[in-house]
Amino acid sequence: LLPPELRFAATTVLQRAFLCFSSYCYYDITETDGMSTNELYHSVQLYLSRSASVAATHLSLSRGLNSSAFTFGLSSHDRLVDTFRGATATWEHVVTQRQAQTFSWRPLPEEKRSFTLRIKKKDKPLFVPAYLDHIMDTATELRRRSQDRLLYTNSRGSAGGMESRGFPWESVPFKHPSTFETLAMDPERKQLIMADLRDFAEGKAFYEKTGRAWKRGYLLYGPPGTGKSSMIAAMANFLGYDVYDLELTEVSTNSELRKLLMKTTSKSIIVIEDIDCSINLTNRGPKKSPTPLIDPPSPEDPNVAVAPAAAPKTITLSGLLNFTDGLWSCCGSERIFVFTTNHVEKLDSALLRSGRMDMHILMGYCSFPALKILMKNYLGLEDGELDEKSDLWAGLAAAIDEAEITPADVSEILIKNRRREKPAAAAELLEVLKARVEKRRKEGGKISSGEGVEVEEEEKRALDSPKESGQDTESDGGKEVVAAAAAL
Ligand SMILES: Nc1ncnc2c1ncn2[C@@H]1O[C@H](COP(=O)(O)OP(=O)(O)OP(=O)(O)O)[C@@H](O)[C@H]1O
Ligand SMILES: [Mg+2]
Repeated sequence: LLPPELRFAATTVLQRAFLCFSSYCYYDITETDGMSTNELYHSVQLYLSRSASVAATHLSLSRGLNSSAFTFGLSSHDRLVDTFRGATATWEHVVTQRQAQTFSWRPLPEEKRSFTLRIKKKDKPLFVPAYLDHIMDTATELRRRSQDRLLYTNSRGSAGGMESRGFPWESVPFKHPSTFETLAMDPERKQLIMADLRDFAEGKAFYEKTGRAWKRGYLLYGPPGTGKSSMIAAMANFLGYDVYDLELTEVSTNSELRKLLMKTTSKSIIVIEDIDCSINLTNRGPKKSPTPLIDPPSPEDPNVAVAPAAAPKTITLSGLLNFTDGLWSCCGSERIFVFTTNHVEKLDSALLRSGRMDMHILMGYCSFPALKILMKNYLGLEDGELDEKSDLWAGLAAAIDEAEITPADVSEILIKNRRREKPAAAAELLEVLKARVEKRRKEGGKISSGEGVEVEEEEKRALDSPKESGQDTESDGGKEVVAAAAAL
């Protein structure tokens, strides 16, 4: 019955009175903040989409470009209840039609959208800003996880590219299918590595408390074809990190190395494969005598066109050490360094010390538990499917260790036989293993890898020595490795 202007005033007064006496307070988070986009609105949307899929009845669905995940959203006036540190927050999504625009520099959307957060007044100190920070962090994580991950590499002459394009890494989508489930190695060691990775990823507070840079180094060592590269892919898939595959031979100076490091992002794995082949690992004093990474071409050699202005390649061990555990290594955070090598005894102990390579992981020849995983992957052989009391089973268990065969070679045999009946395929594998054992015995202690590379028994034992202690080694300044090298 009231005229419109009085009605408006009366509503406002009533609303204010209601808010004064109410035990709740309300926050509006609008989609746009003046002319600019409100980042918080989108973060809330993403954050709520996590729980919206279970709690709400009316949902809107979307899928972003380059994304492999669907996102759920709340429809208009739908409500959702969330809890934070024991207190309750109620969210409502409010969509209203915008009044017809007369003139605007920038056309606005037809709908005005916002989220309203309702919390108890007494909970205010608990929620603001901790809850909002929590929402922002969770949304960033969800955004990262829903996007496809990337594999980066530094290309030849990246120094030039670095100056001109500003980014020294080239990327492709990272789609390696290796996971910890498919990786053939002893389950206990696998669990140990997974727990270590999980601890690292969840350890922000721990690293801050202890004053350490939030990074961790792993050294994967062992003969070719034992799953070092597969392990890196499994780590990346497990943590959802991007991978930077650093090709050291393409980097010519320490400062270029530093620039590459600066351009990596958080939540990434920086990989240097075959570290012993990439750099002169004995020279730590670059200032006195920088050792060229690659010998300069001889002017007498008629096959080589010598560029007169060719700069000396001066990436040094010292540069690499600083890269992994110097002041620069902590620009950005939550990064994992992984080094691989076939010859751990060649590595400098400074490179192996804790802080640079915190965990040394031996990727060894195929063990029986690893063989079971491979048979499951390639033949679909489930636990208990083959009679564990049969001669075939006992034969495989007995022959696999003595055969000293890499998982890559076992995979190859299984691939060839995968269309046969499972017991027939396993029997064929046993035949190959027996033949291999026989050959090894005849050759008197020489082992040969799948690629025909002969490795002396002594050297092999040195490579395997940490295994004899029964576990992977948390680095103790690389002592066990140095001891192995000394034994050689
Ligand atoms: N432990 C393993 N688990 C599952 N598959 C494996 C394993 N080891 C090797 N393979 C198979 O063998 C192939 C070669 O493995 P990978 O490239 O990981 O070996 P590597 O140790 O990195 O060898 P290199 O030292 O020559 O680089 C892979 O395609 C993978 O399918
Ligand atoms: Mg490899």
